[in-house]
Amino acid sequence: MAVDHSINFIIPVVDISGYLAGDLPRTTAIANELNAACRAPGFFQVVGHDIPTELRTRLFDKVIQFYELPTAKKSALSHTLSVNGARGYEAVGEVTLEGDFVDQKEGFMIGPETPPGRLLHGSNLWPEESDSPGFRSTMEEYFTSVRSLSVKMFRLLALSLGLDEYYFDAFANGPDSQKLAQYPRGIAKSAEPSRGTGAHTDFGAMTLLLQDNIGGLEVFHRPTSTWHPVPYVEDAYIINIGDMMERWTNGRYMSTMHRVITPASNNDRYSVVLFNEGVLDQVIECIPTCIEPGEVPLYQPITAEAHLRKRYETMYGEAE
Ligand SMILES: O=C(O)CCC(=O)C(=O)O
Ligand SMILES: [Fe+2]
Repeated sequence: MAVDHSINFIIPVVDISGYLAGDLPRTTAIANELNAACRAPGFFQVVGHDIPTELRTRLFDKVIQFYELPTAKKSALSHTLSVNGARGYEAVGEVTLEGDFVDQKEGFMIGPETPPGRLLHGSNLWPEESDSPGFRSTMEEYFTSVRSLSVKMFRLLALSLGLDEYYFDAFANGPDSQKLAQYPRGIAKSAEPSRGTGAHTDFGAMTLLLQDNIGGLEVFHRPTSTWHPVPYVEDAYIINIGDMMERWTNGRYMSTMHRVITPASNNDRYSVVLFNEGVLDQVIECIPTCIEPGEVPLYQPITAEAHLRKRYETMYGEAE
């Protein structure tokens, strides 16, 4: 299943500035563009959002600085030391998403501060301020901003499905998690057969991702079984539909397989990813505008918690 550039595979770029400005005709057009993009390929890029360039630049600077810390400092923040096992640092080799391929990346997970006791709940692990000046404050500032963008994207998705604009609000305002990833560079020969992140679909409802311009993220085209690079678009968020939204929409919106190939580059690759995993008690079942009379729902109702538990166990190779 090599990368195939010959098929006319397009990841649409959608400008949402009209929605943010309250322009109703543009909002209808944007909702229609999103509806088409979410059906296939299940990925799109968003420009015209309201996250300032300065914040995104500072974010990447702080992420790069963090990964330059000595290994011992990063290992002291190992996710295995967090209350729920899902916050903090993941070294190369600790995550597997695709069969025998071990992910060739370092990760750092952040979430909301929540009382411990339930899946994914607990506190963050942070480096000492003297080791990573400004890291924590920048991550907290960015996390707040990107979560507010994600609420707006859920409102657009609701409109795109013919639902009330605020249909997903309670879910969208629930706990999300954020991953800072570093993909160590490889050489061309080793890049293709290795995986920065193994092929997978995302666990939550929607994912908002910032990548740099190194490349390596690829999306799977089901009809032809081919992989396609996600081009770098300046200032854009890459957004994709996750498994929960596929279930919610009875398969109308597609949770598409993707992966990251180790960058064959002189530079390491960085990405910052927000996963909307929402409220654990949310029951994910076919929404009313996604079923025709006589049609049978493709999926049984499931709680977000039951769905996520299965996926996280597989990823870390153990029960959390
Ligand atoms: O880092 C990337 O570009 C993609 C990572 C990804 O797909 C994930 O973490 O779910
Ligand atoms: Fe993903």
